[in-house]
Amino acid sequence: MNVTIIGSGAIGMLLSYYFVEKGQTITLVVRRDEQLKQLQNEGLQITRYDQTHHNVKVKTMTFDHFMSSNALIDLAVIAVKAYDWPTVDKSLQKRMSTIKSILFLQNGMEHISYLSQYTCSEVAVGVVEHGAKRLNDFTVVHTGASAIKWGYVKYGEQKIMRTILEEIASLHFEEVSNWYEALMRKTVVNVCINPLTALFQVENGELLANEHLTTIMKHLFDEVVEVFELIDHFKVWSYVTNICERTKYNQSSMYVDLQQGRKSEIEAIVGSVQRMGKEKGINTPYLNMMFDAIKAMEWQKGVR
Ligand SMILES: NC(=O)C1=CN([C@@H]2O[C@H](COP(=O)(O)OP(=O)(O)OC[C@H]3O[C@@H](n4cnc5c(N)ncnc54)[C@H](OP(=O)(O)O)[C@@H]3O)[C@@H](O)[C@H]2O)C=CC1
Ligand SMILES: CC(C)(CO)C(=O)C(=O)O
Repeated sequence: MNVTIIGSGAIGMLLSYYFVEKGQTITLVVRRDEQLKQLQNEGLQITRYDQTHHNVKVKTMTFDHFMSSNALIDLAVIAVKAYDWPTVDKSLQKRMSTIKSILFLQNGMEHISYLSQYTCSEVAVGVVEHGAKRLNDFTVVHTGASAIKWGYVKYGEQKIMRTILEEIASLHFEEVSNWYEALMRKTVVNVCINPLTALFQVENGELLANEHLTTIMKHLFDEVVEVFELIDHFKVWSYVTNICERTKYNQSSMYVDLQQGRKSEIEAIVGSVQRMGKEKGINTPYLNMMFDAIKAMEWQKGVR
């Protein structure tokens, strides 16, 4: 099978390693020439959750090179940030006839509106519950081991994606029948964890260790479950705290983005819930405060 992973950050590198470990033929698509050279010279390096270090050779190419090739792809995994997706999407549409299946792994809800444009035979959405940290352009640390829940938005007869993902046992791909519900639940997790950890510059576990942070997290939780009209609050709260616990040593992707002076995914995560709340006439004061606090941090760091 021919798997292409677009986006060589924390999640792209994490996935690449575990796919290569299982003997899959993968191509990792990067944006920058420097990263391409680094990966080719150093190999892809990982510190796994069990603290062992590994170095594997991965086939890499730049996005421009990828766009000019017409090799057939069984599975394309999209591992770029939500805000980079519109740019990638515009180009990728031109390669649609060469892609059999496509899996989206973005946090937040913004990418949902793009899904119906995909004409390939299989389209799926996944939610990553692992924690991963990019140390540099060729090194990733698996900081929290959990699962990747995924579900078909549409599928053909072959179910190529299922066949491929079932093999990658170390990442615990778990197929779900209701991808939208999985995405909503994961968005609850990200609304509760990401902005608070970024604002207070703490690892995920601190949200449960510091009762004042837990209180703020609970207020965010109450607003988002009301907007999503989720009724099984106890179960969803357990899901949030369980991921927080499993990724307790992780710095959330939003914390890392702001630390490194990059744009955050606040619009895709909190912004999408605020918009939905507005449409339903639901007040979301804690979400509004978090949105502006993160935007203020971006502004301070020169991200405009
Ligand atoms: N890290 C984590 O623990 C988790 C992350 N997620 C989600 O997974 C998604 C990916 O996150 P993460 O890996 O952390 O993000 P990163 O910022 O580490 O990686 C994103 C990568 O995409 C690359 N990219 C952007 N545009 C292109 C392009 N046109 N062609 C090729 N590559 C491109 C970026 O390149 P460049 O380096 O040049 O900017 C970057 O390397 C996000 O939606 C995130 O919220 C979900 C759960 C956990
Ligand atoms: C699972 C979690 C909360 C891990 O930190 C995440 O999704 C993120 O950092 O974006």
